[in-house]
Amino acid sequence: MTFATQLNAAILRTGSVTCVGLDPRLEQLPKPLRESVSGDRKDSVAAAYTQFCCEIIDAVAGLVPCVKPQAAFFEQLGPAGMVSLGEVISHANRAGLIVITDGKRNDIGSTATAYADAYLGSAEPDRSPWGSDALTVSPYLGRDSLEPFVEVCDRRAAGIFVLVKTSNPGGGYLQDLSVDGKTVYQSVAELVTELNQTRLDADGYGPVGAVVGATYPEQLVEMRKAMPNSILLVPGFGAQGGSADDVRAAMDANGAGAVVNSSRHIIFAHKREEFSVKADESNWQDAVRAATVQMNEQLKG
Ligand SMILES: O=c1ccn([C@@H]2O[C@H](COP(=O)(O)O)[C@@H](O)[C@H]2O)c(=O)[nH]1
Repeated sequence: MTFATQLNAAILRTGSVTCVGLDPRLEQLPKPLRESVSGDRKDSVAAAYTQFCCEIIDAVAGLVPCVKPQAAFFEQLGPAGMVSLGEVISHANRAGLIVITDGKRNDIGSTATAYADAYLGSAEPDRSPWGSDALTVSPYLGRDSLEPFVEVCDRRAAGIFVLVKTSNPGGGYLQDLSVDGKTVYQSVAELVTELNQTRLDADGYGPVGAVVGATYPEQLVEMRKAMPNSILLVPGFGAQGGSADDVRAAMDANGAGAVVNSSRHIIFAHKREEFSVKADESNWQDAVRAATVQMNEQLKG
């Protein structure tokens, strides 16, 4: 089964397009975990991140198809953080969740090959050293920088999500520039569609997905049409202001073909008044679960 087939099957099995973003931040951890950290020792913070993310995974397994660990928050801790990231991905693998590592990697082709091997494939046929099923990648270095990733996707069930129209306010600075009568993001979308053409599964999806932000609903409609063979990864829901109405156009007629990410609004739900937790925040996992169920319902509605 290809990555796209697996992700769409997981969406239909769970009845959810929610992707839970794993973006741990020390100051926002629930009290019991914050208090478990001794000083600001990186290995102690990393242990707290591992426990936090693994408990989130346990809380949402079965409710959602996938999780998206944000590599930056683990990298911030140096080597201990990288070990934590590996443990978190392994835990998600074991829980049956599809893992989209958000690393926004890429480089010249020969180095891109190393990134592709690291995150998506390796000498072993079944799993990459990092254990990710998919990786976010930058298109800035051009077509030859994307090809090594796509080649790994041809060999095993892996996928990539190319940054097309990002959710941040300043994304348009480069992405909206017009060159030869079309914007940069429209050109990237054309490249994404072209790369998928010879690689479609029975549902018409290829391994090359696209990141399109919930914060640009008009462009999301446009990009859904421009990339009919791509699973869309839609960040910007919740904390960045994107709503269920904003992302409705991302999904196909079967309610699949896209996943909508929310990180802070789910993983730090113990801080949201609507999900009241005990004063000692010991039941923070209940808030995570409630926020996930709420997002599922909003996206179905
Ligand atoms: O265009 C993009 C691409 C990636 N992201 C990442 O998604 C999450 C969003 O977190 P929230 O807390 O739900 O805002 C985060 O990891 C970003 O790095 C994005 O927001 N926009």
